[in-house]
Amino acid sequence: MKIFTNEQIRSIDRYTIENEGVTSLELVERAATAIACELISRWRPSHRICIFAGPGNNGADALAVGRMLIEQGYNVEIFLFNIFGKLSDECAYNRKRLLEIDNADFTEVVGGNFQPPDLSSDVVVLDGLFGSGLREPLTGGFQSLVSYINGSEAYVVSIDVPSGLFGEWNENVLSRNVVHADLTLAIQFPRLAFFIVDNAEFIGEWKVLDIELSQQEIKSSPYDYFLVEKSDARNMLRPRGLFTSKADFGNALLVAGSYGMMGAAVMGARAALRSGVGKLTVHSPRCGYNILQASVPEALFQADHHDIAITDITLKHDYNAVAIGPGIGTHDVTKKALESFIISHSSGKPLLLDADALNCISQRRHLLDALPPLSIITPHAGEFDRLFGEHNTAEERLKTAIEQSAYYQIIILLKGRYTAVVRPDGKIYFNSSGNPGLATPGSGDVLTGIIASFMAQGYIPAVAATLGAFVHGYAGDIAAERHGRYGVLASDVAECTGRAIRDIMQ
Ligand SMILES: NC(=O)C1=CN([C@@H]2O[C@H](COP(=O)(O)OP(=O)(O)OC[C@H]3O[C@@H](n4cnc5c(N)ncnc54)[C@H](O)[C@@H]3O)[C@@H](O)[C@H]2O)[C@@H](O)CC1
Ligand SMILES: [K+]
Repeated sequence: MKIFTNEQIRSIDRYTIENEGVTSLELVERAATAIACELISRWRPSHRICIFAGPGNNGADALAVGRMLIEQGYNVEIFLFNIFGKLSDECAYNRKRLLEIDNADFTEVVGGNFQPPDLSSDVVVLDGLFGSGLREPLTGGFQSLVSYINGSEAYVVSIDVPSGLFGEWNENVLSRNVVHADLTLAIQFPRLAFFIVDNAEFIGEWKVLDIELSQQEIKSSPYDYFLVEKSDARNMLRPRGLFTSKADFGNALLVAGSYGMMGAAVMGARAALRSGVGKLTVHSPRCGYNILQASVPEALFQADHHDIAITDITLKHDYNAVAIGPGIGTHDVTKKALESFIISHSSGKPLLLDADALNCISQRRHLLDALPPLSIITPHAGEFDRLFGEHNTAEERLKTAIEQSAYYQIIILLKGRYTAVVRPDGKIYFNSSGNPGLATPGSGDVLTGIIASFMAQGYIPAVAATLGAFVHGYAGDIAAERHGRYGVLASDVAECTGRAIRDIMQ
């Protein structure tokens, strides 16, 4: 699903109005109908619903929902905040229609002292104060109202975006300036802000409501941000022909493991094999020999000269993919080996670096310059900050990822609830699969194995990373169904990888 900016949404809106014979009022009506249906499916008419409408079209949506709910016999109180004496045409029209209803509980706040209604825990608040037209963080009376709503026990449903939050970047927004929604009903598209963890407390659960903006325009509009869903992953996966052999599915090298961390190599290797690599070699210290041969007999073992750490990374074959990092530790000898490997790596083939490989590099930042273009690094927030400096917010971190990805021409896969695959051209692909069960040791090693496997099979690095993240999350979802979110082991995720790919392709 494409994630558009406010400006792009406005232009798709305009296109729909100009080319599909719809008026702006009709779009408001469509949005309101979808929102009202959602509320009706969740709450009974006797439930107290309190609607706060602002002066723009977010407010117009809210007023129209109010009218629809009253017509369905709901117990609704509506407040319109017309502080500046200026309403959008759509808002003014919906105000008029509301006033035509006898006995509507409607208050227009025009300034001065506003006595807010009692918002106890059995009230549903519909927040239609501001949406995509917000120009600056909320202040004054609106800020007080937002604080009042946030301080109440009411269940809060926000229309489009929580009021006070900008759809994209929110560096100057404070927690007290933004409505804390329990549910956000986004009109037609989710927003970039939904995928940045700093905003999780504002957005709550979210759902997209379709108002049938022009599909043609949506399809042809360029985008910078994308939410990867099952159908996207399906489109990326290539079916396997009947007359194929293992030679068609690539040859991968996984450099992983050290004394006490051989599990990382085992999990990475299992995940790579379960996601279909044709041939896999694991390069590990000698202490890993028995462990790997016994637990992953399908993989070849290439012994390092050293007993407990990796000290020499040399490519004995022309591998289709080389992944380095799971469980390698940060011994000085390993750092040196990594450094000389990266500096002398001359094939130009992208590498995949994860976990301890990133920790090793963080003390030798010049190595980032030496990475072949389109190499993939897969840090979590801590590893990212060790590489690129401390960040106070996830938003800052994402912005740095965009800059650094472009600067080094590498793909940065930033792990999180919505893992972000940041590409050098500035595009970000957010992953939608997965669950908190994946927050378990070894989960990242499994992801590395999957991505390495896809790279070896000939998926271009950006696709291997994006598809790998989706398959990993989806395998985690299957594992959580079996074992529960508390009980998922990374090994379970690796085992479920093959089934995940099968289910995605069905
Ligand atoms: N996406 C779409 O195609 C559609 C969007 N609709 C709704 O329309 C909304 C956008 O409507 P608008 O563009 O009218 O914008 P808003 O309703 O978000 O608000 C615009 C108004 O707020 C004022 N304002 C902005 N920042 C302020 C601040 N910090 N303090 C006080 N006042 C401030 C502006 O002066 C303007 O009057 C969407 O969020 C959505 O709810 C729907 O009506 C239907 C179609
Ligand atoms: K809103």
